[in-house]
Amino acid sequence: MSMIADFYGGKSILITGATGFLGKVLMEKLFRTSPDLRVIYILVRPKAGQTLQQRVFQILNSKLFEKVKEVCPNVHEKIRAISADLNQNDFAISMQDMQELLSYTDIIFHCAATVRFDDHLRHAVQLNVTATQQLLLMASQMPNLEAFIHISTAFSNCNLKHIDEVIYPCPVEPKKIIDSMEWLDDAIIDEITPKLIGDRPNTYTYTKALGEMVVQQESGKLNLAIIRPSIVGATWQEPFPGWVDNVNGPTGLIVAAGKGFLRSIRATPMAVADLIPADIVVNLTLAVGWYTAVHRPKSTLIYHCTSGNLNPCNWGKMGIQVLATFEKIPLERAFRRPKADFTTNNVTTQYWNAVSHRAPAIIYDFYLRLTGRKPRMTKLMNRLLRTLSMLEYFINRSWEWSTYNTEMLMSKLSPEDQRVFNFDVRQLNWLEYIENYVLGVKKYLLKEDMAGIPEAKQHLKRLRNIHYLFNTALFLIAWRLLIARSQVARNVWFFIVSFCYKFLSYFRASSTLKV
Ligand SMILES: CCCCCCCCCCCCCCCCCCCCCCCCCCCCCC(=O)SCCNC(=O)CCNC(=O)[C@H](O)C(C)(C)COP(=O)(O)OP(=O)(O)OC[C@H]1O[C@@H](n2cnc3c(N)ncnc32)[C@H](O)[C@@H]1OP(=O)(O)O
Ligand SMILES: NC(=O)C1=CN([C@@H]2O[C@H](COP(=O)(O)OP(=O)(O)OC[C@H]3O[C@@H](n4cnc5c(N)ncnc54)[C@H](OP(=O)(O)O)[C@@H]3O)[C@@H](O)[C@H]2O)C=CC1
Repeated sequence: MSMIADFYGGKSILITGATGFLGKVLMEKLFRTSPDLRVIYILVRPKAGQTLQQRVFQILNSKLFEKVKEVCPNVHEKIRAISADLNQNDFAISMQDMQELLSYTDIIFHCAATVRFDDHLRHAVQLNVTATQQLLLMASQMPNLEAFIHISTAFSNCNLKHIDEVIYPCPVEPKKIIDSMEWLDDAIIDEITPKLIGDRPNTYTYTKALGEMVVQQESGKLNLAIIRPSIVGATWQEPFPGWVDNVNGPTGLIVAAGKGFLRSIRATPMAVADLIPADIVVNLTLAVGWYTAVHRPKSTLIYHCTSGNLNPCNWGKMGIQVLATFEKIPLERAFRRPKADFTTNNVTTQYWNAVSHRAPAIIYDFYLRLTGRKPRMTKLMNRLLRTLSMLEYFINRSWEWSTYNTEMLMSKLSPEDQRVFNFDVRQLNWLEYIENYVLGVKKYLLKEDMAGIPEAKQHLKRLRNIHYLFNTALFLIAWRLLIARSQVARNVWFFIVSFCYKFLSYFRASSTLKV
């Protein structure tokens, strides 16, 4: 019997960010392992023309929830979507809904955040700091609350090289930042943003660090814990391998490489790729929820959910495995054949960006124009290059995260819980995981049919032939231009031609003699 699964039975659980990548995997696991839970409240906003109900319907009818429907057939009744916008005062939750949440919630998992690296500081503070503060205030009014679990990021202190499971203070108090965002105008915020974020690379990591400070400030009153995952990737095992449904982090680059857009990347092959599968993060999160509620640690514990110190793998090895998988299982309608190299300095990066990214895009757009279609490749390529420049910080450095609390928690679990809520990253085989990740990208994100693989391979062969043809034509044109302009080139050309002629004559003469 799993103690953790048992613990969530009969509970009312509030999840923010349940429509996001991690939130969905969290909900799925909760329903699958504790189908007797009372209710999961999710704070959802209407989005992209969809109502709340349509959004929930879409999630529950997705492939991710197929197993859940077998073990929990009344899952529709156990999920209660509450209209909420975390950017608004009191989250714009109706009085009645608020009353219900305050009266019944037993556990909170706070996953909602803006994960965009380039978000305006005002918006990032609103969601990652102010909303966390407001949720904590709500939590303090919940009489039954047993635990509040805050999802942060291992990169909230990426300005340090070695990071312990502690909260590092930021120079400016979160409350002061929250206040100033209310009266400063956008232009001034833009001006002070680089000074505020200091040696962090973006507003995301900075505001996640402020969010942690806000949580710490409430630690006296509530039973809190913080989880810091590193780069969350597709699922490893549960509910099935390779599930992923957005392009954040490495996933977008896998797509770009498979489609042949991404041909070179400025990355350090030996740098540790601290990837962590989404199901490991979710298993740890649920174990932490149980431990925090049942064992009530005296202080707010922070748990690093990282792979680097227990089972390290580097970007070089991962990149090779991504490309090897695309050899066997290519994506459909690729722009070019998947092939990508690392660059290590500015000059080579600029050179390969021009040759491998910009030039093919310009040529393809020219072809689209000639055939009466709208050019789009240059725009797409510029966006990819912008994305690469934002991710570069994370693929050219290594960090060390201590995992003392995470290992301590692992030792506290029963053998059954260690199996059902497995977060032991040492058991993960990276090559197998990456292969499933790439397959998952093809199947679940791009929704490509495996029956299309032979056609995709044919397409890559055609691209290879076009590539050879193009290179030969380019060489001949360049050579023709050269011999038209240079005496030396002409002499070399005559020498080669006469040499070939003599060789052929000799060969013909000797074969005639033999006869
Ligand atoms: C298994 C891993 C191996 C990876 C191998 C991949 C390539 C294989 C090639 C092999 C050879 C080379 C070896 C390479 C090996 C190194 C590869 C390294 C990749 C790993 C990089 C990961 C680093 C992540 C670090 C995360 C640290 C913090 C983690 C967190 O806590 S939070 C989660 C992370 N958050 C994000 O990832 C959000 C980042 N995104 C943004 O901030 C924004 O989207 C933006 C990048 C600023 C762009 O904003 P825009 O306004 O311009 O537009 P929009 O958001 O609407 O998107 C525009 C188009 O860009 C596409 N897109 C978005 N994100 C990505 C992405 N990560 N990669 C590629 N493309 C992306 C998006 O789809 C849009 O496309 P369109 O619709 O066609 O226009
Ligand atoms: N993905 C990763 O690599 C990592 C993620 N994390 C952390 O994990 C957590 C979850 O990340 P992930 O699932 O990847 O992120 P997603 O971007 O997939 O999900 C974000 C969630 O927050 C919700 N949200 C955003 N703004 C609002 C708002 N104004 N009101 C209500 N809800 C809102 C989104 O709702 P909607 O669907 O309506 O947009 C969505 O459900 C975050 O705290 C993130 O910092 C930490 C480390 C790595």
